[in-house]
Amino acid sequence: MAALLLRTSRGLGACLRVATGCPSPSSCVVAAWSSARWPREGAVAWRTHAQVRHYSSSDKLSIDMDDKTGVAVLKLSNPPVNSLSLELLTELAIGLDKLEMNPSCRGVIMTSAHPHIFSAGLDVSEMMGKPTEHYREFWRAVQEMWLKLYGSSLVTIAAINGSSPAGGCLMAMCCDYRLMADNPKYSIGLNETKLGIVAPFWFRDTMMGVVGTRVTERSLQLGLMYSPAEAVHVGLVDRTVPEETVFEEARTEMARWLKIPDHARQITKSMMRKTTIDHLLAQRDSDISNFANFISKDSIQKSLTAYMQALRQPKK
Ligand SMILES: CCCCCCCC/C=C\C/C=C/C(=O)SCCNC(=O)CCNC(=O)[C@H](O)C(C)(C)COP(=O)(O)OP(=O)(O)OC[C@H]1O[C@@H](n2cnc3c(N)ncnc32)[C@H](O)[C@@H]1OP(=O)(O)O
Repeated sequence: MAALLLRTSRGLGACLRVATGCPSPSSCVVAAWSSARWPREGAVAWRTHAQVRHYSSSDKLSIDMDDKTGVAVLKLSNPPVNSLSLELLTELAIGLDKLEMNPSCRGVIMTSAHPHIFSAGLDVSEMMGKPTEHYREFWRAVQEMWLKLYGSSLVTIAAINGSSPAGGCLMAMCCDYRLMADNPKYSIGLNETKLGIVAPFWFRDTMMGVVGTRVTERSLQLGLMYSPAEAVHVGLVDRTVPEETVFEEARTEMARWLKIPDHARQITKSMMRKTTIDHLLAQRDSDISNFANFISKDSIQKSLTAYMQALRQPKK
């Protein structure tokens, strides 16, 4: 149990360093991932005789784990638009950590409990009119969620059943595979510049890993939002599927990924993502300070206020 507490309270990077005896975040990610599924003593706490177990105690997030298939379903449930508040981000990080620690869990399907919106991204109200300490705490929670999801050793599949701007797109991009409902009313992309803000380097790097440098440069500068078909065209989404089949298609896709031996896939995933993860781990505190300074500026606060006012106008 002590090991479990250590893991859950310090986050995956730290717990894996403990598990592998590796001193620094930068030198141990591959070793850590290859052994991440080994330590069983703490994970016993999550064993259950029931086939499906409900994990999350939050009403903003449901996580159901099927011990028989090894697949967990994580549903965002924060009406009206699944915006990522401090509370939801914290719940997400904790939930992902629990799944990582569960030896029967091999994959996670991430989706929305509400049709039409996957996630509206970061909750803008968390970034407006608050003290600097709040901005710091909020940004640490954003980082933590990203580290858990992008750094997950599990197979992660995004079943994108609605629009997914900014932080919503980031979460989808952290996954190993993206399916999106083929409804042309939905859109996905990193639109930060349209709010007058700047996607940080780790948002950029996540996108570059998915669509490459050129598409990222254009998408970020212009704050482009893509229709599902356009998103497939630029590689932001792997494929579109009829709206009513998104979830079942995600399950079928998951079965394909689970045919690959975990250890080989995990080490490969780690090799692909290690540099990007290490980059943030090395600069976590300065990234938080940059965010807090940037978002506190009067000009940025004015941009966000104007953006939220425009959003509240009746839609034509
Ligand atoms: C020098 C370098 C320094 C580095 C500094 C780094 C800074 C980086 C900072 C931040 C990165 C930011 C990431 C983000 O994720 S910002 C969030 C971006 N999100 C958006 O732009 C989405 C905006 N929303 C929409 O486009 C739409 O709402 C929709 C498509 C998601 C849904 O449309 P619809 O169903 O028509 O709903 P409404 O528009 O009517 O919205 C309902 C309700 O919800 C409110 N709302 C919507 N989105 C958000 C949000 N992201 N946060 C908070 N609230 C949101 C909306 O205002 C409505 O509210 P109501 O009128 O009071 O009902």
